[in-house]
Amino acid sequence: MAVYTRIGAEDMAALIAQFDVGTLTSAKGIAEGVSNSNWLIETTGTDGCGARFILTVYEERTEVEDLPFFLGLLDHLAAAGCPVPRTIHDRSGAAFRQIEMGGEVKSLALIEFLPGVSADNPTSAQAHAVGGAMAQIHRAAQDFGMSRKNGMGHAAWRGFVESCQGRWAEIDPKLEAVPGLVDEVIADWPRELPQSVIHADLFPDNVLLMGDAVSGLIDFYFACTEPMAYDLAVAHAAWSFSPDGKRHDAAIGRALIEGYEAVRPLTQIERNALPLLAQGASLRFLLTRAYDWLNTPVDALVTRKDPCAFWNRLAFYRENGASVFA
Ligand SMILES: Nc1ncnc2c1ncn2[C@@H]1O[C@H](COP(=O)(O)OP(=O)(O)OP(=O)(O)O)[C@@H](O)[C@H]1O
Ligand SMILES: N[C@@H](CCO)C(=O)O
Repeated sequence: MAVYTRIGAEDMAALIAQFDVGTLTSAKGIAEGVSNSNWLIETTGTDGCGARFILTVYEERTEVEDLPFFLGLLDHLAAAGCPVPRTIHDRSGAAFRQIEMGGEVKSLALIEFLPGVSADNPTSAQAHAVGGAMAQIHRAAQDFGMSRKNGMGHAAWRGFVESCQGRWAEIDPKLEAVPGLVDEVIADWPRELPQSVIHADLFPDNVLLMGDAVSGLIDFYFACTEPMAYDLAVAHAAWSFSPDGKRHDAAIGRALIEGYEAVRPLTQIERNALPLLAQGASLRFLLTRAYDWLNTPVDALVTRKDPCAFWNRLAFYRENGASVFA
C-alpha cells in the first residue's frame, strides 16, 4: 500500500484548483509502488469531458533537489515523442509544488495519466517493444541539458555491502560471497561506454502496455547519466527471468535486445560489455533488496522483495553471460 500521506477532500480540491485541469471529481489512493504516495485524480477536464491524472507526493526516498531533473526529463522525452507522461505545470508554470502537511513540507507533482497495464507474464513481442521504447528514450535524452549521478552506482553498492556486513547469513549463507563479487565486478567495469540519461529501473511494473505496444514508461525516479548498455542489462535481468530468477527465457532476452537494436544498434564494445553489466545489474538489485530485507520490520506494510532472486540471475550471468549476449 503506498499512500503514506493523508490529504482531506477539501484540501485535495484546493490543491487541484492550483492547476488548469478542471474541477476535482475524485481522488483514489493507488496501492502499487512503495516509494511515494500516489493518487488517481479525476477532474471535469478543461472541456467538461473529464480527465485523469496521477498525483504524486514525494516521500523520503526522493530528494527535492532532483525533482527539476526528473520532471524536466519527462517533459523533454514526451516532447520528443517518447511514451512517457508529461508533467502538468501549475497555474504559475511550476512543475512541482510544496505544501505543508501535518507540520512537514512535502513536494508533489501532477502527472499525465497514461492508459495500459503492466505485464505479469511478458511475451517476446512485448519485450521487443520495450527494447525499442528504451532505445528511443536513450536517443531522445542525448540533448536533454541536465545530468544526474547514479545514486545506486558503485559507491552505493559499497555502502550496502558495508551495512550488510556480518548479516548475509540472516538472508542466506551463500550471500557471504557478495562482497568479493562486488569488488570483482567494479574492478572489471568498462569505462568507455557511450552514455545518456537512462531509466535504470525498467522492470515490468514500470511499463504500461496496450497489447504488444508500449503505452507508457513510468517511475523515472532512479534515472541518471550512465552507459546506455547498462540500462539494457538491467532490463534483461528484469524481463527475461521468472520472478525467482531460476528460469531464464532466452527468447524474451533476445527480443528485448533486438527491439533495442531496431532503434539504436549497439556498438561492438557495448555488446562485449553486456555480460559484465548484467552481473552489475544483478548485484545492484541484490544489494538494495538485501538492505531492505535486513532493515524492513517483518510486520511492515511493504512486502520485502527476495534478494536471492537476483543472486540466481548473477549466478546465471557468471556462467552463461558470454553465450547469452554473443
Ligand atoms: N503516468 C501514469 N499513468 C498511469 N498510471 C500510473 C502513472 N504513474 C503511475 N501510475 C500507477 O501508479 C502506480 C505507482 O506508481 P510508481 O511505480 O511510480 O510508484 P512509486 O511508489 O514511485 O514506485 P516504486 O515504489 O515502484 O519505485 C503504478 O504501478 C501505476 O499503476
Ligand atoms: N525494481 C526494484 C525495486 C525498485 O528499485 C526491485 O525489483 O528490486
